[in-house]
Amino acid sequence: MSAPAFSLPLDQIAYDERGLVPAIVQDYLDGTVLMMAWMNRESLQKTLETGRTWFWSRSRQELWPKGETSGHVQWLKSIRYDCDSDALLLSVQQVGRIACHTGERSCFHRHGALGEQIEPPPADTLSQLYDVICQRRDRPQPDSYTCSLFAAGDNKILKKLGEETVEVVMACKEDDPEAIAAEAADLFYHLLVALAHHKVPLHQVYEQLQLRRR
Ligand SMILES: N=c1c2ncn([C@@H]3O[C@H](COP(=O)(O)OP(=O)(O)OP(=O)(O)O)[C@@H](O)[C@H]3O)c2ncn1[C@@H]1O[C@H](COP(=O)(O)O)[C@@H](O)[C@H]1O
Repeated sequence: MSAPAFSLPLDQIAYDERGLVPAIVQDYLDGTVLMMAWMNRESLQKTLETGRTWFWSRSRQELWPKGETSGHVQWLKSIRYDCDSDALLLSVQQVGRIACHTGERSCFHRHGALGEQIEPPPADTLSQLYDVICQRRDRPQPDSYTCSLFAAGDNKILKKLGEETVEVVMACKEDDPEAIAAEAADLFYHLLVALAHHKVPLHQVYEQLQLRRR
């Protein structure tokens, strides 16, 4: 893969006294915060030149290309710096979709949440809902409507999907924005249940949409 051209004023970045700047890495499709690591001028330059992420290891005191041993390379989609130039935000395509050395998609996975929070890492609303729906599929619990759908099986799930589609159509025919939004939310939810039931990652749908972007 040839590296796309990226430019960044390397000398305008406010590196700290160690010559480092924190880099937050985000999935380019659903916004999941994958990891945070450190960059210096050289690793930033290599990232810009090669189009894949390079960081500075504070423990080994050396440059490291992400995915060197695991194969989970991060291809750079965009890079920006904040208002005072002392933090970087990288948007990447994560190969293999595992960013954390623990085997999780994100270093900020839910087991790392403070307190009792079980929310998945920040991502867009549909991705968060899809994540919860998959948890219900994999760990059934009483009083969950979602679990009752999975328990009832494909016919029930598809029947609901059809019904919700018709309800969106009817709300559109009535030209009622509030009803359209509410019915669309029901439709999104039931579509995500169908995707989860058929083990289709939402990310795969996002990839299809991305391929079609003009
Ligand atoms: N986003 C939704 C969501 N949207 C719609 N629905 C349910 O979808 C159903 C819509 O179908 P209908 O309007 O036909 O209502 P219904 O008559 O109760 O449905 P049926 O008995 O005919 O199946 C309602 O029961 C809604 O509560 C949802 N149920 C759950 N969620 C989310 O899913 C996650 C898991 O929730 P639990 O299912 O409670 O575990 C949570 O994040 C919830 O917020």
